[in-house]
Amino acid sequence: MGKVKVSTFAREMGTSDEKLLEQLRAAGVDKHSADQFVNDEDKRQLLAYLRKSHGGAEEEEEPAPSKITLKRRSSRQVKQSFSHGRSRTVEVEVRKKRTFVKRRREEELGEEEREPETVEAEAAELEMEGAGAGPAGVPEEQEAPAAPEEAEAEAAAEEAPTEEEAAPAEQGPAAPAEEAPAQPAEPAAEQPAPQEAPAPEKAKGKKGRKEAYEEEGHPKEEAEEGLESKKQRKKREKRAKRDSRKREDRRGFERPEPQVREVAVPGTISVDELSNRLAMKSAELIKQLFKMGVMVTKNDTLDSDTATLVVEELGHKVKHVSEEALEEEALATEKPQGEARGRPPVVTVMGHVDHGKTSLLDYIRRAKVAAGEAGGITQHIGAYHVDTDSGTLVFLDTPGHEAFTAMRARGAQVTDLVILVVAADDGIKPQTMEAIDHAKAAGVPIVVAVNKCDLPEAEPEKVKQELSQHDLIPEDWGGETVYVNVSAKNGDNIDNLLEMVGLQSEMLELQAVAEGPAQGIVIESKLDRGRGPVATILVREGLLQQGDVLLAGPEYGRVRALVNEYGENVESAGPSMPVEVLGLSGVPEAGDDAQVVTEERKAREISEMRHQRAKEQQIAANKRAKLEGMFEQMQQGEVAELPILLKADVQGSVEALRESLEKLSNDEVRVKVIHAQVGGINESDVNLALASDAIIIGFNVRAEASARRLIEQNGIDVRYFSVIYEAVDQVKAALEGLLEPEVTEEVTGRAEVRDLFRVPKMGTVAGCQVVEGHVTRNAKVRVLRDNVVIYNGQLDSLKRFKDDVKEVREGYECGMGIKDFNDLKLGDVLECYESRETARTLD
Ligand SMILES: Nc1nc2c(ncn2[C@@H]2O[C@H](COP(=O)(O)OP(=O)(O)OP(=O)(O)O)[C@@H](O)[C@H]2O)c(=O)[nH]1
Repeated sequence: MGKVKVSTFAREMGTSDEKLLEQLRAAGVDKHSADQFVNDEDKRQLLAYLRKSHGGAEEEEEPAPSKITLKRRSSRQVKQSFSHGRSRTVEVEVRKKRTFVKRRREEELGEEEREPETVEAEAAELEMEGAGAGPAGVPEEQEAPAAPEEAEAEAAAEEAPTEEEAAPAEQGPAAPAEEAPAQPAEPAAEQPAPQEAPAPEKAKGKKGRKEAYEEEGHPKEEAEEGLESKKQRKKREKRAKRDSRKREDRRGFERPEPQVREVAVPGTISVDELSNRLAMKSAELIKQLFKMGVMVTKNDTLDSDTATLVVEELGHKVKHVSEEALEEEALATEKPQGEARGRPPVVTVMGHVDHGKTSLLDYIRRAKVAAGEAGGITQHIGAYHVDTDSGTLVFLDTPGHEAFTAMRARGAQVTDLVILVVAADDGIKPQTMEAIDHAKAAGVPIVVAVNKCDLPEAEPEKVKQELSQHDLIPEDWGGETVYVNVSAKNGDNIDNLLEMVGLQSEMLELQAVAEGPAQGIVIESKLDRGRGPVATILVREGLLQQGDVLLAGPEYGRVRALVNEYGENVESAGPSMPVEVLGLSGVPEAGDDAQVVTEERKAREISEMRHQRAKEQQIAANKRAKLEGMFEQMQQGEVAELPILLKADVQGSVEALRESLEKLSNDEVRVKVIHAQVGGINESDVNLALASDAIIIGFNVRAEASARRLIEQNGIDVRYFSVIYEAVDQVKAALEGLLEPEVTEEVTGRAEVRDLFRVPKMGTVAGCQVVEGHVTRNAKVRVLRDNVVIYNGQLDSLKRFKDDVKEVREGYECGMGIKDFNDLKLGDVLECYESRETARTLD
């Protein structure tokens, strides 16, 4: 279709007019002047000639089978927008061109891949021809003279506005398309697009091309349509593909499968932790909670009910677990493994006050010093072991059943055997009975040491008799209980006692695995000024070694040193051995479990979890106490409560005070001792009092310096006493302040309504006669109609004739108005009364 001048065509091909004319002539196109025009047919002829002259171009004899691809042309329109703001709609006809170019050569290849090669190949042919026939220095830009698509593509790629402007419009093809020579890649008849656009377009850019196209007589729109470059098309197609992929992706994202998680919810959980478990942002969770009316922050703790509600609200499932279970799971792998072997028994000495428990323990200890243990027992670590003829025994150094019970209350039973000390001169006493009950409850066998047998008044047989009434039947009486008559004072028969204990424990067949990560129980702990936190651990199983990571209650740490009861550093401690552990992060409590953990990270995590739990439990307990109080108050009808935090010098005082104070409670006021303990008032006491609105009572104790500051800062009510009844009296006074004052009522007079007046601005005024007592201006008044109270209120006005008066006595007439009440009737009785409040006492 393109008709161009020879000179223009020569320029496009990068050759001289003469050379082109020569080639045209050689190809059989009769052209003699550079001003003559060449049409498509001429071009095709030239190309065929050139191919032939370069050999092997037979298959190119025929122009590209463009017709096949043209069919697709008309179908699509694409709106294209440019970065500079313009947009236009173009038809995707170019696609057909591409298809047709490829057809011939690379049928087995994919269309899109083939096309550039095809074009390049064709372009190369022309170039070769140009180079071969023309001057040696053909410029490089000429390499695509007859490859319009490539030229266009490049032009599009270089479509910078400056370039566009720089490209002179007159460089466009001047010749009409119909007479243009054959284009190897273009179907002359059916290709409206400017595929035959000559080489200069490359530099000219789209604008130039467009003008050129219009010059050729195409309507503007068509020109524009045809201007879409191959590269643009490619880009657009790519973009379309990408967009459709995106759309698919987005579709996938927009409609995710609703994922239902099973969320482990322990007793309490922090908002942050719950959001982690829900795999959502904490802000989102807080928002959800907010919607449910729960105002929390990230670090707040939710109870299990709230957590369950929110998890279910979010469409997930709740799995109630205790954190202990999670911990257990984490520690499940930390069990000592191996063959269980015999282990020494752990013995506790119990008995009534002054029956000789301490003396017995001391004697045994002394006996061991005498036996020549290196250095002797230099320190009290809560337990010690002794070697006897019948094996090693481990004694817990805290006599009495309190420690035993306290340990048991914490779920730690370390005692294997109990020595019950009974003074032969005193027999069974209340604490003897308690000791028996505790030992029985724990299922621990008892060996009875009948003590003080050195005393002349000793009656060991009587002790046997008394004890046998409590199921401790002596062996020589056919029972199973071993009795040994001893004297802790002079050591009589102590060896025999130890031997018996040894034999008895043999029968228990106590066993433990002595290798692997140790497990034990904290039996004592303290914060040592020089050594930091120190805990005595009684190893139950495994081997505790220096350098182990030990988790003890909420504390953990790498074991820096192990010290035995002789003050010696030891490398390790096996089953039933007590040993002091240095290196923990804090002081655990007696009765806490101790456990060697292989990974420090795990120990730290569990430690953090336990600390957090302890904190949460404390907070929850405080809150619960308050809530319960409120609930009870509601139930019991306005019960006032006085929370008290009690600290005293000795346990006896604690108990006595607690009891006396709690006894002050009655139906209306209640003393609630929220915490009672032996010791000075410390910061945590003050914090607890603060949280619970409690007053602090210090009995023979004072507040620590840091606690004093906190007390001052928060204005907490702290009272110090040294006499119990004074404390009780003061609390009683405080409670009396809390008692609702007693309200007594006195009827001062009655008046009968004899007449009624309507007074503007005042409402109804009753003309009355005082029939009983007197009425006063400020009196409270009840309206009685047929002896039924129909209104209870206040007098508004009291007049005699037209004057306001303060009081009207019996027999006199008066005018009475009642505040906010006008519905008076003749015959109503107005009962005036006064009410008095009297402070009440607890007596
Ligand atoms: N004669 C004699 N006196 C003894 C014997 N054992 C202990 N005592 C005395 O009994 C008194 C109380 O002995 P402790 O060992 O303190 O008794 P305890 O059971 O530990 O007492 P608490 O620690 O108060 O529970 C002391 O004065 C001892 O000297 C003994 O075998 N013979």
